[in-house]
Amino acid sequence: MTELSISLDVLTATLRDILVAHGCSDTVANALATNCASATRDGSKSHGLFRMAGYVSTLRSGWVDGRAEPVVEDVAPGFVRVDARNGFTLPAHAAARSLLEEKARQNGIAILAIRDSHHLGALYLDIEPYAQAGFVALSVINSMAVVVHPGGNKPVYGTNPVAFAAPRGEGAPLVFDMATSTMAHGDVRVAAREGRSVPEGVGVDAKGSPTTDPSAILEGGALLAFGGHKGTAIALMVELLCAALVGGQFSFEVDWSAHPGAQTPRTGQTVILIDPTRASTPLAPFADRVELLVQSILGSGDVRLPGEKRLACRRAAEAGIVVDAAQWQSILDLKDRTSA
Ligand SMILES: NC(=O)C1=CN([C@@H]2O[C@H](COP(=O)(O)OP(=O)(O)OC[C@H]3O[C@@H](n4cnc5c(N)ncnc54)[C@H](OP(=O)(O)O)[C@@H]3O)[C@@H](O)[C@H]2O)C=CC1
Ligand SMILES: O=C(O)C1=NCCCC1
Repeated sequence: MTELSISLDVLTATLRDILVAHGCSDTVANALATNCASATRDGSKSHGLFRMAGYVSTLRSGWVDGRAEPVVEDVAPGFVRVDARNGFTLPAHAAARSLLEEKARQNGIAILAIRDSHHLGALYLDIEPYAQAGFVALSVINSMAVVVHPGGNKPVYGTNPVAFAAPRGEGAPLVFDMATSTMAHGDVRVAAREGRSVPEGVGVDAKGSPTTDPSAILEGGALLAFGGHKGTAIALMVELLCAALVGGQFSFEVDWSAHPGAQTPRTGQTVILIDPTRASTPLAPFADRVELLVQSILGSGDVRLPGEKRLACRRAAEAGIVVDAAQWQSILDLKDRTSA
């Protein structure tokens, strides 16, 4: 395999150009390219460069509006709503970011509810900046129905990720980001593309029988939630927070059949921001308590914190982001692609 080393700036600018060539406004292209390039830098196989073809085919299918202008609504002291107007979630979120922070500072807590939006990226990148600014942040998104309820024979949930970030005082915030399915749909697709099987327990085939064949999961089968009924309950909660609460679609309501090539679920996102200085205990400031727990975890054995791998990739990428040359060429080819 031949590899290339590319800087984050070049990577972001190249992706931005491709997205603009396929109809995105500069603002939208910038938000998507930054997320995609940053996830690539941080080592994501399923939500970095791999997603560029999906962005392009979705834009070409007419399913999403790459030039949508989100409408930010200041609805209550602790509540911001955004109508993404069938555009991407990332620019809708960006448009509301400063108002959300202002409200969280004033009230101690604030909620952002984004509806009619499309998110194809890694979620932690949305909330990491909040923790860098001193907030505790939690975010959830629903997607398209690919996960079955235990005992069910038809997918109802999305892979519904949950991301959480907390400031640590010194150093990078503590961040985790996980699909509530046993495996992200993107990782199952990457496994299928590379001809690898997936671990037992990840999914079932079209007959509902357990399988390790990623194609059987993708073609008529389904993913399972992590941890059986417990992870399922979290996937259910994500549906309620992203659809019922914000006025978005449930994952099972996403119907892109009239738009062949569409890959971005049209759903919702919720972000909850907390100013931990308002909740400081008599024991110690929040950051000190986080540090105590972190040190206790790190001292408990041969363990690592969530986010450590991502940060190690990010450090390694300071010298350049290493990409597979063939994959990079396929990304460059997207600029001139004319089919969905
Ligand atoms: N837009 C969308 O609708 C969707 C997006 N996604 C995205 O897919 C991405 C991948 O999700 P997923 O595959 O579930 O993530 P992983 O299962 O790879 O990781 C989940 C979390 O657990 C941490 N972790 C992994 N291994 C360990 C370990 N041994 N010890 C401690 N912590 C560990 C990871 O940190 P680390 O990074 O350091 O490994 C990460 O924070 C996410 O970024 C998510 O946002 C997923 C579903 C839908
Ligand atoms: O990998 C996943 O799972 C998803 N990622 C982007 C949106 C659809 C689901």
